Amino acid sequence: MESLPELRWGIVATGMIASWFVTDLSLPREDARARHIIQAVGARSEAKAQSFVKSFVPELEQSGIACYGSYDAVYNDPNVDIVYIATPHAFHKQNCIDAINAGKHVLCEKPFTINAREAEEVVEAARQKGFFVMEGMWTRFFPIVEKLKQLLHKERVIGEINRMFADFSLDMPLRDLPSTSRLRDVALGAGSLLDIGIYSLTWGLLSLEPPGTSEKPEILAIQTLSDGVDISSAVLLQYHDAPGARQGVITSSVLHKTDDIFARVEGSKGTLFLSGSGASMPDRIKVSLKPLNARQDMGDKNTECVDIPKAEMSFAFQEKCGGKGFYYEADCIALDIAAGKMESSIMPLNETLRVMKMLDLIRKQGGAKFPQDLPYV
Ligand SMILES: NC(=O)C1=CN([C@@H]2O[C@H](COP(=O)(O)OP(=O)(O)OC[C@H]3O[C@@H](n4cnc5c(N)ncnc54)[C@H](OP(=O)(O)O)[C@@H]3O)[C@@H](O)[C@H]2O)C=CC1
Ligand SMILES: O=C1OC[C@@H](O)[C@H](O)[C@H]1O
Repeated sequence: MESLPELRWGIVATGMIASWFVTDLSLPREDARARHIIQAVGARSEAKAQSFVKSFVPELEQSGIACYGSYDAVYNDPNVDIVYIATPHAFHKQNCIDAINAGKHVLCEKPFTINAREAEEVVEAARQKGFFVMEGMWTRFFPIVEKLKQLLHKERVIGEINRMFADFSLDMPLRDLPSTSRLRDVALGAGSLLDIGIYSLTWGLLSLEPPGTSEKPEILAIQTLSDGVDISSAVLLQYHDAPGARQGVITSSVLHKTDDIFARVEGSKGTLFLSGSGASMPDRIKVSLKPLNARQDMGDKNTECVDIPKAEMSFAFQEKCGGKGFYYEADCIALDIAAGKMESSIMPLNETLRVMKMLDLIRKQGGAKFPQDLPYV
């Protein structure tokens, strides 16, 4: 029997997402494509690292898992292969560079950095030192994304794509959070766009850009700012050169929760709907086809609806093992590293840079600024 590739993870920071990540990686999975070991956890205090282990991976307490009171100790642990960075966005650049300089591969949470300039620094360090580095845009690794691309771009089930709408909004209780929260403090990267709008944008790119094309969207954006934080962002994407001159309407807000259906893609033959508990965790595709010869402008509702079976998107399995789906990206990374790759083909560094540049442009038009952007250009 072929043995699975193995990765020993060092976890940097013990906030919410780190808890989701280690929980997912520790789940028993019948069809796992890699073996993940949580080797070390680093927090700003050792007590915090220990309490994180106790709460989220208690089964590892007796296994010799290392609990450190600093992030540096994780980077320098010789038993760690890859560092998972789960600090607020503002620290991603330095955490990545420190981990790379200590000789580690890196998975860094989204957004990769605060702006494209910072992202370029990290990419340069990664390429110079020759380590695997990836932005944790985990949603792109859900099997449903492959299914989406197949339906839209290979089978062209809805015909020529004309428009798409995507929203990721969460009703965040900002007033109840301390001003030091990453969701409120601009110096930590607060704002809807980098936190959740990045997913809406991702769905726009995935559904409006057939793989292999090099059409680039024009971007028009507006943002609503409160104390410098973009509480809502709205972005128009226009692909002038694409057949059908595709358009995307990409939104995010911290004021309202998006409905179950977070995206819809409209084409000449019908509409495709994406849904899930949020745009980061898609779990359903539904296609509604226009019947031939129907007069929809006359209220003809006789459309054919196709629910894509969950089994075709590996969700049958996910339903069985539970978890949120971080193992999809983690398995891919383990396979890439075992194959000697320095980048993911699903979330390559050039795509991270392209997205970061788009986010910069959106903020330039919309007005959201971070101290890290200085000097403003
Ligand atoms: N992929 C996904 O679905 C999600 C991704 N994220 C991303 O993960 C990152 C972290 O988000 P989240 O876990 O929600 O954030 P939390 O605020 O819950 O946790 C952040 C952690 O970073 C560490 N930290 C270090 N310095 C600071 C500081 N000055 N202020 C606050 N925390 C600090 C702390 O850990 P310690 O004290 O242990 O050092 C803290 O627990 C963000 O970049 C976010 O975009 C977030 C949620 C979902
Ligand atoms: O990435 C994310 O997705 C889920 C949200 O709860 C979170 O704020 C965000 O960082």
